[in-house]
Amino acid sequence: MLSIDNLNKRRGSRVILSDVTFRAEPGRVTGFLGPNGAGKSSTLRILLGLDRATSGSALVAGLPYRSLRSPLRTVGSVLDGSGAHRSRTARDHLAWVARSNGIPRRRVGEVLEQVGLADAGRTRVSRFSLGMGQRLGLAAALLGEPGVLVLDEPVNGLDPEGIRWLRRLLRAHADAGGTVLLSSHLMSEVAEIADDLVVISGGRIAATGPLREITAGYGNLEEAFFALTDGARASEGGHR
Ligand SMILES: Nc1ncnc2c1ncn2[C@@H]1O[C@H](COP(=O)(O)OP(=O)(O)OP(=O)(O)O)[C@@H](O)[C@H]1O
Repeated sequence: MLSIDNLNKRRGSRVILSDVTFRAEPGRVTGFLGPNGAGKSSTLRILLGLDRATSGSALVAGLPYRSLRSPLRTVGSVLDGSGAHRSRTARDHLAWVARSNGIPRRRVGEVLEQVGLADAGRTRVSRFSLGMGQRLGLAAALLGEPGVLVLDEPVNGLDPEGIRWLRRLLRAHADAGGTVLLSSHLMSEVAEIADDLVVISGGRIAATGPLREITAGYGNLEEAFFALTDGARASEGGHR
């Protein structure tokens, strides 16, 4: 479970996040949808302890990330690619992550298999395609068998087969009782996979709820999205 409550973030005089509140529940895939610059990555970075909020709270399984005893066993995340050193092999990178988090080494082979990189374990990361890098990032996220997955724009660089594979993996994770939060600016991807939706625009939440409820009354998610985010922009312009 992920709980974000009244999160505010300022950089100097700029408001990046304003009273951001939402939940991502177990057993559900939650899509975090918003245009470029809306504040998705900023929210996820605070949630994962990589940045501090000006005020408010962001909790993973009831605790701030920095207070988690075994972070990688609680939440797996992929932000900005794999984070692996380019001169390392995929296997070395994962072994290093496993060792530094007290995760048994056997998990390395298991996650390489799970993400479809079993044959690329001894390849240097510098030779990986964008999609392979995404798969490696996901492998690291899965190492500690966490209940929660947080993924920033996970379909970037994946081909259609890769997207379908990821969708199935995330669905299986949620069906097994896991929590999945994935950010995207691609409505079609989110519509295909999310059970619940959090729409953000200009650092403010424009809508939260089951995908079906949010799109009710609109032809599709795209129409709902533009109606909701235009509304949020209009209110920033002083209409409220
Ligand atoms: N390190 C930083 N310093 C200054 N401003 C930043 C920094 N990181 C993000 N911002 C600003 O915060 C706002 C929100 O950016 P953020 O990256 O969270 O959006 P996003 O929804 O993830 O967008 P995208 O889909 O483009 O990744 C933007 O206006 C961005 O310019």
